[in-house]
Amino acid sequence: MAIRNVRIPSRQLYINGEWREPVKKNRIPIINPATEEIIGDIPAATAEDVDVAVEAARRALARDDWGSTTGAQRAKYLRAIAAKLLERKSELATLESLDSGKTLFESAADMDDVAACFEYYADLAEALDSKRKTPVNLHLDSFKTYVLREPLGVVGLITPWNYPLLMATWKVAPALAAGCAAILKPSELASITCLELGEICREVGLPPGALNILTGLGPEAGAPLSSHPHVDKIAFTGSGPTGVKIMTAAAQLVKPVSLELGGKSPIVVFDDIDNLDIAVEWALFGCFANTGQVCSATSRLIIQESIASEFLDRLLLWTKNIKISDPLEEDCKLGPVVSSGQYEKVLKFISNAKNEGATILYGGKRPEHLKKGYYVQPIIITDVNTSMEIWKEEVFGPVLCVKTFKTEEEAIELANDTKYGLASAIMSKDVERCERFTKAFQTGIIWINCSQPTFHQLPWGGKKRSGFGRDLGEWGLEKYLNIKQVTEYTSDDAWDFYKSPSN
Ligand SMILES: NC(=O)C1=CN([C@@H]2O[C@H](COP(=O)(O)OP(=O)(O)OC[C@H]3O[C@@H](n4cnc5c(N)ncnc54)[C@H](O)[C@@H]3O)[C@@H](O)[C@H]2O)C=CC1
Ligand SMILES: C[N+](C)(C)CCCC(=O)O
Ligand code: NA
Repeated sequence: MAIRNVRIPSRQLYINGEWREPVKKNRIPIINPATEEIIGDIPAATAEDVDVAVEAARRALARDDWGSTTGAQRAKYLRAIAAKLLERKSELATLESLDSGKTLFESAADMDDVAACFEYYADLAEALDSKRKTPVNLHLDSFKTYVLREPLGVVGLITPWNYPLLMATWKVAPALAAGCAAILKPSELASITCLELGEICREVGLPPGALNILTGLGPEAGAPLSSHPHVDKIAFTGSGPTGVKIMTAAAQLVKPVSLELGGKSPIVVFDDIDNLDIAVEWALFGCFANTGQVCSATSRLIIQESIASEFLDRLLLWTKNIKISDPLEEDCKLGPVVSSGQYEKVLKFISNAKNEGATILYGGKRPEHLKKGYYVQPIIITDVNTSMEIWKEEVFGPVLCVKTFKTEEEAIELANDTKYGLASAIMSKDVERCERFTKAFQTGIIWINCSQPTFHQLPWGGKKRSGFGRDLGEWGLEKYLNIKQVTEYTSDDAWDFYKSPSN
């Protein structure tokens, strides 16, 4: 349930375990996308604050209370954070909806996922203690060797607005589990819940500097983090162009990066499915959940010609039935997009598609009952060809484009006809066909007979222009570890490479 009249906390930057005013004292308004009203503000960090936060993080790593912790000790902090998050779940979910426009149902589900993700990495932090030092047997008498897994160092985590606290958690939880000191830079479009994570860390007594949270603009706060000489790694989720900037900045220092850059994912539907409505619902959910602002959204429907007409008829009925409203309203299934900029961007995609000759089968207008807010009806676009912008580019809005196919070969060619490589979905009851597609899809995530279900035990990330590196699962932890080999010479004999001068 939404908390009515929830108070929007007024916070500063979270640095070294304390709230700290930004050096330049600037603030950024918080806008509720459902009403277009300013509902508060967040601090705007700049390069000066980044310096202070990086210094605090480095000191945390050098101090025993963070730098010498065992995984089991860190697990206690992670579990305490999860417990506090759940205590404040309704409030945090309401804040997330007010800030980002996502439906309250989805925000509440996100908060459960956030807490579960902290719990999951608490378990992995504990398990890390037994894997911290792994002997490697060379079957040699003269050498003893082992491999150490150590925290990588100070890590910069730059995250987007579509799942504000969840995307931050996918990086913060494993970074802390690994024993890194982290600096989180959430999106300026939705930072409220990430700042509350700072308050929770303060309350549970997370050692100062282990996690620092710098809100602010990308070029002012994110860029100095990416190019900072004392930040050892950047993990990023967001747009392609920003990913390129981050990788370019990091490259100057040979700083490792992981990039999760969205996509234009296909959902391929075959005529052998048992139940049309079940497939229709997955197609809908795959593209319109979170108002289509999902990096893995299956926004290209590739449907077998023989069932296309009936499928589209039902898709239309289901789409018209979606409740569009203020995200805090009961049963809302589609809220506004996050910002005026995103709203304009979505509308431009639709008008470009029309100009290029595509057909708007349904939607794309402001719903009549909503006079204010960044609302747009979900859109279904047909008569699409593969050279159109709407086929090629990520919209990040509730926009589904449709193409038909006759043969399996055609379907796979259409599915892979994209520069992106994050996710793919196939709907078919033919097990062998599903296996063929699993192999042929050029993506990091495959959904069979569904689209979007995500479990934190499994690796999340893409290939091609969707980026590289993986969040979640054990892979999401590994990326915050330094692998150190240790080789010890255990023989008393001389090495005997050079001739000894005493002989
Ligand atoms: N793949 C995904 O998960 C996401 C994709 N997008 C796409 O990106 C488009 C633009 O949205 P934005 O919010 O502008 O995304 P963005 O990629 O610019 O923002 C993501 C994060 O990067 C930061 N950032 C921006 N410029 C930076 C820089 N030069 N150096 C370091 N950090 C920087 C932002 O402040 C934010 O925290 C959207 O319309 C959407 O199509 C947006 C958010 C998430
Ligand atoms: C899978 N889901 C929808 C819970 C999260 C997707 C994360 C993203 O958009 O990057
Ligand atoms: Na906002």
